[in-house]
Amino acid sequence: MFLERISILNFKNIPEAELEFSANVNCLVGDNGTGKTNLVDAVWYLSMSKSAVGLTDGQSIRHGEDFFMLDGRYSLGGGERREAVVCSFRRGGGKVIKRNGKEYDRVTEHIGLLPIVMVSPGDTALIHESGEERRRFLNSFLSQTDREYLTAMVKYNRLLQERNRLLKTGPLTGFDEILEVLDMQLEQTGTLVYRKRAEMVGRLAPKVAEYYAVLSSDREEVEVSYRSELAEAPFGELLAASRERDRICGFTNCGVHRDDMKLEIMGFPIRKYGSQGQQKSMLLALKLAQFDIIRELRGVKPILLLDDVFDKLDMARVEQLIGMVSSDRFGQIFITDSNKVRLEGILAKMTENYKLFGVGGGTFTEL
Ligand SMILES: Nc1ncnc2c1ncn2[C@@H]1O[C@H](COP(=O)(O)OP(=O)(O)OP(=O)(O)O)[C@@H](O)[C@H]1O
Repeated sequence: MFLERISILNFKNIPEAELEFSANVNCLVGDNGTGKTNLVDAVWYLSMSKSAVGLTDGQSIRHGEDFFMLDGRYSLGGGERREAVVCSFRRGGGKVIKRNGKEYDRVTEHIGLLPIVMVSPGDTALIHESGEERRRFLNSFLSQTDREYLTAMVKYNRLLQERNRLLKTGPLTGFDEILEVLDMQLEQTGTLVYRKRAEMVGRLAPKVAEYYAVLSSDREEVEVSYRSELAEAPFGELLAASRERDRICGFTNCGVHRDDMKLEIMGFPIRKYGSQGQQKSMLLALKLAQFDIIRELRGVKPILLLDDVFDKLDMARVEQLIGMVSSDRFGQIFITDSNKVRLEGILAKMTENYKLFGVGGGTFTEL
């Protein structure tokens, strides 16, 4: 599966662009702030129906305009099938996503159709920030591979909000009965979310270790594991035991909204003990492992976006990375870099089959 061409109108700093891509490697080179990330974000948006960098739809509209539009044409199954995806957002009018001219009833129905994996500088939050970032990673990952998970997660968040609202409002008629019903539903969906996340991390862990070993030329070992209170006791029991405390606090103190993924290097937290290059290698290993799993589960090679990944990596690690992503295991790749000399050096080692675009002020020129 690959993106043949894209048309963009008013997306962030890109006023208008029409680009045709290689099925293999596409490189974007330009100074800081010219629009390289914005272009890969547009590619991400077409798959995930939202920005990867945490901007709202309204913030993604080019300043001074009142709508943006992204139109992607994809080739699937070795050119046998084509998909046209159009995403648009108008201030006051909302978001519309169309697949082959037909609007989706719900935006979530689109997620998973065009698998995608992105490695970007913002991923350092996965290492440095709270468990929320790692849960967000797992949620986004699982929602591309498992519709049941996505539905359960949406339901869990709704139930949790309802429960917290009830706890905040305090005693009212029927309080215990309502709490009882909410807890039963929360237990069901939370247990499903827990089981699916634990399975996924179990599948991810050996692959991350393998990719990391290649990137570091077997110099270091890393470990990934899933942490959840639900591993210690059934969720129903945890909810019942925490009720009194929840009433006092006015919110829910246990559940999968508190779970985390532990990332370690040589047995120690990578957040504290990993160097910047080691942390970056961990992020790459995580994302490449994610790529492998999506490919295995979905039977297609996801699009791989490598946004500004070479900084902080030594040449040996860059070469290992390039060696891996230029193998047949990977499909269409987008690479951004502000350093043209470095990028050309990397491309020379990687492939002859690439397209190079120069980026300046939100415009793109094939070089
Ligand atoms: N809604 C918007 N309207 C207009 N411009 C925007 C909007 N959102 C972001 N920008 C501009 O886009 C530019 C950032 O582009 P982008 O993140 O793609 O840069 P980049 O080429 O990847 O840079 P770097 O090499 O630093 O990563 C900034 O100048 C920012 O002001």
